[in-house]
Amino acid sequence: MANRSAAVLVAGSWGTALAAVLARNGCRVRLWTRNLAQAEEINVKRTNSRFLGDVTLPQGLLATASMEEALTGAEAVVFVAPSAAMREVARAAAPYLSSSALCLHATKGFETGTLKRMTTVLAEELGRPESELAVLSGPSHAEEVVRKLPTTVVVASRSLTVAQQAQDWFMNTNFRVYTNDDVTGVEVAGAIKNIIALGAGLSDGLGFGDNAKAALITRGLAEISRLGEAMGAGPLTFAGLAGVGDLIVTCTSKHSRNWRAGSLLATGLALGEVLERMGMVVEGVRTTQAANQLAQDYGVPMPITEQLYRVLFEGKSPQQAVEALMGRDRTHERREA
Ligand SMILES: NC(=O)C1=CN([C@@H]2O[C@H](COP(=O)(O)OP(=O)(O)OC[C@H]3O[C@@H](n4cnc5c(N)ncnc54)[C@H](O)[C@@H]3O)[C@@H](O)[C@H]2O)C=CC1
Ligand SMILES: O=C(CO)COP(=O)(O)O
Repeated sequence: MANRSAAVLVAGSWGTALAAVLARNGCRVRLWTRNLAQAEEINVKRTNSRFLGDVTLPQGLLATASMEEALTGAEAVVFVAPSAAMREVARAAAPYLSSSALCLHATKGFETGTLKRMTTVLAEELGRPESELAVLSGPSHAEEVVRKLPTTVVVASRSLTVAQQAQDWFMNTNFRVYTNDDVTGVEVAGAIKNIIALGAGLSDGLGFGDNAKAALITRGLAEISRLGEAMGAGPLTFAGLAGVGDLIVTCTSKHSRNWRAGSLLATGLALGEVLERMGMVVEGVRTTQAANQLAQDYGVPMPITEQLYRVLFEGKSPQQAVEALMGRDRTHERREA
């Protein structure tokens, strides 16, 4: 992919880290941000300090606040806006996008209100079939990727050709990319693991111990798989990088925004204060609302999600939520509920 042109929208932690991967692969990368001062910092100081500290960004990566400049000549376009901004960013990008450009996203969440997956939102705004789009997901904190620490991810597309093209753009010896055709499974897993990570942070913050966290991860995976399969995903995806892989990293890593937000909630701070202190997107909060609704729509039991919803939005205490989970009726491990 050396000497080819790519655009990454937007310049948060993950967009910047993915832009760095592409630039290190020899691509000319335009990183779009709505913030002119941030673009100047990236171009002059080679840092994006608010999101990635003092890490020096590679040459070949240029930031711009002009969508037209970012997209002109781009042969691959990577959408990495927070889920709440995906439609707006895709709509702004659409007029400048070449019809032959490879389009993928790396966002983890659903659209608030419509509960749509991100490839559906992109397909609608870009006027392309979902089969021409791809999603990149898996256990991959930006803070480690930008430092070239070994990372594995998956790119999923209904078209193997599209998935392989995305694999070609990103793959290198620090960043290993697998292909997959289960877009729904990869998107559902990437979104819902953030809910479980919020719960894990809360559990750790309250000193509930390692047994509780292992239970959250394992029973969280059961919940993710149940919803995913009801939405049409293949069961094996949840045993892969986008499923159990991302669940482990987000529930255990000090880099996780969702885990950190959960641990701050455990100190008794209100949700609004926690989000203000984080200063970065904590997708699990909106996703808890979305998944709680999806669980009802699809008739799928999601007890951890439901209890977290009550803690976040109905003022239930975490202790009461744990009591509710532990006091549920006895059941078989592989039974639906
Ligand atoms: N940070 C990470 O390590 C990873 C993040 N992700 C996912 O990537 C997505 C983005 O997350 P981060 O980069 O971490 O977020 P971030 O909080 O680091 O950055 C978000 C960026 O989006 C910009 N933004 C927000 N609303 C916007 C709008 N309407 N128009 C234009 N720009 C807007 C903000 O100014 C900020 O620069 C999320 O869905 C997250 O779950 C996925 C894998 C790893
Ligand atoms: O998805 C991620 C890692 O794979 C990032 O998770 P956080 O948003 O919790 O940091």
